[in-house]
Amino acid sequence: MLIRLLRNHLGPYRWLVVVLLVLQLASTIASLYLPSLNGRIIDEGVAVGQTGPILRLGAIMLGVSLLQVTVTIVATYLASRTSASVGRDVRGSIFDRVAVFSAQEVNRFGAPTLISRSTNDITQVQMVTFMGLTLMVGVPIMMVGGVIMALREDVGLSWLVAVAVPLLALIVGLIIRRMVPQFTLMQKSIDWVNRVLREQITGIRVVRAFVREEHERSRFAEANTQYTGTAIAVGKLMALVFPLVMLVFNASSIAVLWFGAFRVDDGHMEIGALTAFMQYLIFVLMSVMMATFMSTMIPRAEVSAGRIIEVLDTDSSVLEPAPAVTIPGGPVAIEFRDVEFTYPGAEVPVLEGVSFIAHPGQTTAIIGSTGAGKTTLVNLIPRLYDVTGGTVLMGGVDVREAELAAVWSRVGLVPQKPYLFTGSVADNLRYGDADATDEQLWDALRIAQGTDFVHDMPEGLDSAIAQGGGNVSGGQRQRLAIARAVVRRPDIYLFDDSFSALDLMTDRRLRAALEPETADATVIVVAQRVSTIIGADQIVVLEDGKVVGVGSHEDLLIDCTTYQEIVQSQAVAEVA
Ligand SMILES: Nc1ncnc2c1ncn2[C@@H]1O[C@H](COP(=O)(O)OP(=O)(O)OP(=O)(O)O)[C@@H](O)[C@H]1O
Repeated sequence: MLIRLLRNHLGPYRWLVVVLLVLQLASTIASLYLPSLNGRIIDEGVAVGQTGPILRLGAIMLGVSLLQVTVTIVATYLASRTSASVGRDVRGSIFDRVAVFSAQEVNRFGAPTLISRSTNDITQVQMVTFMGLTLMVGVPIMMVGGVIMALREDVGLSWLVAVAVPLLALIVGLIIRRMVPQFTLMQKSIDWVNRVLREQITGIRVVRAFVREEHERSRFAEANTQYTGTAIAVGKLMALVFPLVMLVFNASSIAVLWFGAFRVDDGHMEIGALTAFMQYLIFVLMSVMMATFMSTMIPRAEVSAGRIIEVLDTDSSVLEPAPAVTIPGGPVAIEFRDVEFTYPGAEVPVLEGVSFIAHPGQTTAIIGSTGAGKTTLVNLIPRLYDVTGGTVLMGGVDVREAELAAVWSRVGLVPQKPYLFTGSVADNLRYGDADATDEQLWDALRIAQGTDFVHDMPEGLDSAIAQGGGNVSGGQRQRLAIARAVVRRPDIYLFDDSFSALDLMTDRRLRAALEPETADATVIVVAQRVSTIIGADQIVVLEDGKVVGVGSHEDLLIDCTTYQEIVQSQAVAEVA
């Protein structure tokens, strides 16, 4: 998965990758050259009291060091640039993919995981990419080259390499093997802490109203304690790594000095070669350590890459048709023809055999008990979901055969839970029409009965709206969402229970103001209160996903039992 993800996303940077590999090679060769120069300075200069070789070899050493430092700086810069660019591109790909998802795919994944896949998982992949670009070539060359160079200095001490390298690999490997599950657990603990925290922040009012602070505090403490416990466990293992690695390094150096001293004494080895041998051994040990660390990051990045690819490989269930049929211009009817809809994974359909026509210039109201399928029905029109049976037609064209943008551009949807975006009031209203003038925005607000409260806001149209519309009331949010739909001047208005948070007077004024605006449009209104739809041209009564009556208020009062029951129950409630 990681390889596949990187192959797809490193493509545009392949020349940079080649340059980086060459730079890694140059830097490693330069590093490998330094200890042998150092050894020669000792043997040819210090040991025999000659300053000439010291100066000559010292100058070369200085040059090689400068080259190595420069190459490393450039390589690190390029590697971080490339890995950051890869991260940016993968994030962009996820965003583009999620943007075409229908409600079905968004619900299947869920928003929190889509966000963590776009942030945390990409960071894992980005880190591994950076390490690969800086160490992938250098570490193996350093390991093999270090061994060769050490043997070149002295074969007699080679058994020390054979002992020290596996010993270090074993120690670091064992510690890391215990660390990996802790890392996974830590990731889960972070998710847990985030989840509890998010629920508490968004549900703070419910928590207070139900005096559940103590319960929530203990829930958070539990998650927090697990996270802390895991972090401490990882910390303990980390604390072990450094001293143990240093122990192996130092023990190896002592062993080289001890056994090397005998060889120098016997005349089998020069003192400079001994110094160089020791440095090469340290190089090899460091490479082993880095390779082991890298190998722990790869499984984590592999898991993350799998989670990312799962999103990228998911196709939207709402597809763009080819070729597309054009929906006629101007006011258009919406027709449901024997529509059936079943949610993915559900056993029974939510809508079954739904047929009716909503004509332009008329208001069609949908009424039914909660869970009857009203919202589902409305969502099928702009293809938030596609029908699983039958057809939804817009102007006589099956919505699945028309271009998606063409369908969306004809619809002004006011969802049951209106969502506002961070920005100003005007920014939100211009979602309806990016080119709308301030006058058009005020006009839409007038119709939606929002003029007064927007006027009263400190900066009028430029007043800030918090994320999700958190700084306006439920009724104000609904009115802004209605104004947003009105700004668009669509041919089809879909009001999904959009007046529920308004008091009766505001509701009445809003409907009166809307009437002339929507005179030619097809208006579909989902409603809970019969009193608000009595004047509708046509009322569709839904019960358990089936249409049990279509007609005017008066007709339905005569021949639709379900409608009579709804009217009866609401009348009783009002009297009470
Ligand atoms: N995303 C979903 N996945 C599975 N089932 C769902 C989903 N959304 C809604 N349902 C189910 O479909 C049925 C109809 O839901 P829908 O929201 O359309 O009803 P509604 O008539 O609009 O209700 P209300 O008046 O309470 O808003 C319900 O039984 C609900 O549980």
